[in-house]
Amino acid sequence: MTPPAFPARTALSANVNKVALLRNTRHLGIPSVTRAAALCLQAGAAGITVHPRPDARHIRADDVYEIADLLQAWPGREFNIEGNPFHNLMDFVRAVRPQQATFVPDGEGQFTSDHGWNLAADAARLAPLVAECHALGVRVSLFMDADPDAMPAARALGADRVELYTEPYAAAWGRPGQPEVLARFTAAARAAQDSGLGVNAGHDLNRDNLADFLRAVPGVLEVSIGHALIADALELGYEAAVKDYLRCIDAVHLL
Ligand SMILES: CC(=O)[C@@H](O)[C@H](O)COP(=O)(O)O
Ligand SMILES: NCC(=O)COP(=O)(O)O
Repeated sequence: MTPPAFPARTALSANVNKVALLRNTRHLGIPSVTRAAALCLQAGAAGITVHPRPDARHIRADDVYEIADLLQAWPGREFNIEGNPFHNLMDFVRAVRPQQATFVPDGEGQFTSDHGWNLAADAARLAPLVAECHALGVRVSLFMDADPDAMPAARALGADRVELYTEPYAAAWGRPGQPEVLARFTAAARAAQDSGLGVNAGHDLNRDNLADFLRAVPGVLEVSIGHALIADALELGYEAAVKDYLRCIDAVHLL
């Protein structure tokens, strides 16, 4: 299995969950989730990520379908739908066939995503769902902790990529333990690539910590960023915020 080519530039996928969270606090339809996605794409985002949780606390089914329609006008940009394939994710995959489905082992009422898959427990149940995504032409990424030893099993069940859960890195950033934590992510990424997996990354990445991560972790194909990016957009606007993140990525790749 030839490992995926290292990217000319890490793709930025803008996660618009938090626009939906604000929209849902009134029955006025504003701020528009689809307009946020369009403005992020216009600013240069390589794609859009949503996580339609079963309780619809933020992204709702209509948002998924509207963003899928929006992306028809943006050839080459990707739709990444995240969720638990044992809950509601597969319904969306079947309905809109996104470029990528990210399998996340969240519970239905979970506060936020806070761990990767336990493949010893779940690989047998995940494999047929990965195969179904492939039959629909959808790439599969597994949300994983930075554990090098887990990467062969991720590949063995058919995943195309892993998304490294980066909150532990974000929590360590700027603190004495940062190098040791980053080393674990570097090892996990290399183990994934050696297994033939592409590497994505996400959760709590921001303008401060992104470049250090990309410098230390080789060949990251995609970062999906939402909470901090939307917080920045509240201050700067979507265009300036997205372009700031693209500058962080380019600062690494254009060295
Ligand atoms: C899987 C992950 O880390 C995030 O993409 C997730 O979408 C965060 O969910 P909330 O936006 O609901 O915190
Ligand atoms: N997969 C990570 C994602 O889409 C957004 O995570 P966050 O930036 O909101 O923490």
